[in-house]
Amino acid sequence: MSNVSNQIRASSSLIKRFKQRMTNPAALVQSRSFTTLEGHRPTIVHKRSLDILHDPWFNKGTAFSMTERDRLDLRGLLPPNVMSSEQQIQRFMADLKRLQVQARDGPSDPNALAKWRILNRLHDRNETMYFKVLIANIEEYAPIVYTPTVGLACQNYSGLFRRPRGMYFSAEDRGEMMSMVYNWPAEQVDMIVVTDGSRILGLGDLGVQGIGITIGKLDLYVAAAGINPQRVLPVMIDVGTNNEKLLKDPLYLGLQEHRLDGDEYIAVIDEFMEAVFTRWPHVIVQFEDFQSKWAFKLLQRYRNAYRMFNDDVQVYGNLEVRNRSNRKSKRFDERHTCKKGTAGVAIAGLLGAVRAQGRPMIDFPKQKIVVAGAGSAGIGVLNAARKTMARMLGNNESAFESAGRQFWVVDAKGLITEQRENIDPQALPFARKVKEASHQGLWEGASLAEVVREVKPDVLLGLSAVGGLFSKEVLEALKGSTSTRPAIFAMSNPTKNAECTPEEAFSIVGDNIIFASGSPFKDVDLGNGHIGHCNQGNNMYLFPGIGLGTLLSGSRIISDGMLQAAAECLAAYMTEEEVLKGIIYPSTSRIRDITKEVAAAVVKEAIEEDLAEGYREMDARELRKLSQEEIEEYVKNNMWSPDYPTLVYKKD
Ligand SMILES: NC(=O)c1ccc[n+]([C@@H]2O[C@H](COP(=O)([O-])OP(=O)(O)OC[C@H]3O[C@@H](n4cnc5c(N)ncnc54)[C@H](O)[C@@H]3O)[C@@H](O)[C@H]2O)c1
Ligand SMILES: O=C(O)C[C@H](O)C(=O)O
Ligand SMILES: [Mg+2]
Repeated sequence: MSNVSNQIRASSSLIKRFKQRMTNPAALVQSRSFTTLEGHRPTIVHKRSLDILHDPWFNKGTAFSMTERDRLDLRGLLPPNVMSSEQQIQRFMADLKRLQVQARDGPSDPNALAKWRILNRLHDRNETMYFKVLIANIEEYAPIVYTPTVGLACQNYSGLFRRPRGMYFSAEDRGEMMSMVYNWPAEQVDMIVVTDGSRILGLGDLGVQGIGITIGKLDLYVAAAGINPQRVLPVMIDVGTNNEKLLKDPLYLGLQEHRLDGDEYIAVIDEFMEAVFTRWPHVIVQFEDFQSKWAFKLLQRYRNAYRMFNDDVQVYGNLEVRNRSNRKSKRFDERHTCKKGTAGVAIAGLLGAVRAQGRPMIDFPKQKIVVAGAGSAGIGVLNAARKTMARMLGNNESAFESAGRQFWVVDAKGLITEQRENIDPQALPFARKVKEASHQGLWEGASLAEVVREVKPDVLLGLSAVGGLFSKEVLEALKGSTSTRPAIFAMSNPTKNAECTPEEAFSIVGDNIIFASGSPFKDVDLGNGHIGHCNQGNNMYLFPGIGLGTLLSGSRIISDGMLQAAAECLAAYMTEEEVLKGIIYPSTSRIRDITKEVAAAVVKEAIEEDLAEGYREMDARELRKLSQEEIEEYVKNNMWSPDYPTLVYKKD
């Protein structure tokens, strides 16, 4: 991809075209004399890369041809599908006209997408101001730049796309990624969020349009964790899409071919990982919204070699929980009398629900839990919850065995039992024994309502991506719960995929429940001055702190212990008083504070595990000397704040 050779190639094709015209008089007549030729004369630019895309005089957006992209160091800075200018106009006009329709099927706020656009434009003009607005109004605007509106933005991305943000690596860039990565203008990148667009929130395969979620996640990295916005990089790996609608859409911005699979797919992801870690050896890569088919495999492939983690599988649910018998989080133990660790946002919430019943957390293994959804998130939660229970019961094989009996898993085909044909190996450990099930009046494929009616669970947890799955019938059945305070977790995103709304839950099951959802809902007025609290159980409470803590510790990898320390910190964050009121997660307005604490917990754990190699002037030895308070201070001092710096001009 040498610039010089590209320039030579480009000018030789121009000369060729000129010669053709001179030797072909017909072409000369057709070409409206020399004006067309004039049109072929190149415009000299003294800019390259993003500077061109940000210059309205020269920018052609998605219409830059592939050769031009190479010549001007633009490769990877635009979605891969090259558009004609007619297509660009068509896309713009379609978007303009779609505005009202989009608003109708969007989240509850009819102006959400309009707000997204206004904020997006500010983001493009002035990042400092953008983040100042976001941080000061995080409760109001997190639902716009992040879940749920970001889902709607992804669905409409082809229309909303204006100025590119982040990098695009496509299946057609194989063999080029190592050089493409140098097209990114920042010398240092701390945080990458990458997706292949295969499972965006609960919206399915959105192909290249999934880039929106990586931008939304990084907005929280900056706003909540104070990662410097100049050092974040959203990445889309476009390996095609299996979304038939997008494959046929002439205005789609991504590769219009079916997804790569097998070794070919892995080769693309491998090449991407090698490229980014070659240019930025200390970068942290968060994998986001990969379909479960690949999420687990890629995690296993990279986690011991690179600083990476998977937000949906690990942060939300599944952790290989280590034995913490001689290294317990003091704060966690002091507050909760629980001598064992926890894992993930879901587990923090599940333990909160036990506390909210006025019971000690050690009673967690007695909870009967019905989980709807056995995908990457559902299986992640099940594994983590089972291990947490097993450790509370003595951490031996029989404890693990009996913990397994506390779960009933229902997927698209109903209750999973050992009778299930072609059972997913990840779900197999949670399949109910047929005999046991029939004693309970249940069978393979029993419906969710039937399962809830027979099991009378303490907790009903949804990670199905099916909006309204907790129907009136299911919620009525939950009224028979044997718990003093049943808990409903409607965790699927975005809003319209929530398994039920808090209004439905409180009005059908009763005032005395615990309610949490993945996307934000308003609290419910129960009358008589009582509030039905709606908790937002979302991985946003952990991933920013995990990233910041990893960065500041300089840990080589992201260990289970570091993830677990983060989760413990979240579980310990809520006071007894809050929990008894039914508040099991902090409000978004406290996200910068909880993130700081989570990051400090991660740094501390990395030091204890001897993984910390230090960050800038704070080397490993210095880090080891820090007290708990000093670690917190160190984290706080390294969080970027949106203040204008004084600028001084200096020639290169
Ligand atoms: N709150 C959070 O922080 C958080 C974190 C991760 C994922 N999620 C959400 O979880 C949802 C699922 O994500 P995933 O990666 O596991 O998806 P997935 O596609 O891998 O899994 C979906 C599962 O739901 C099951 N299902 C489908 N229809 C069903 C039905 N009618 N009844 C019961 N089960 C049904 C499927 O069989 C599958 O097992 C998404 O909406 C995502 O946004 C939320
Ligand atoms: O993105 C979110 O809001 C949470 C989670 O990562 C999801 O995939 O739903
Ligand atoms: Mg996700």
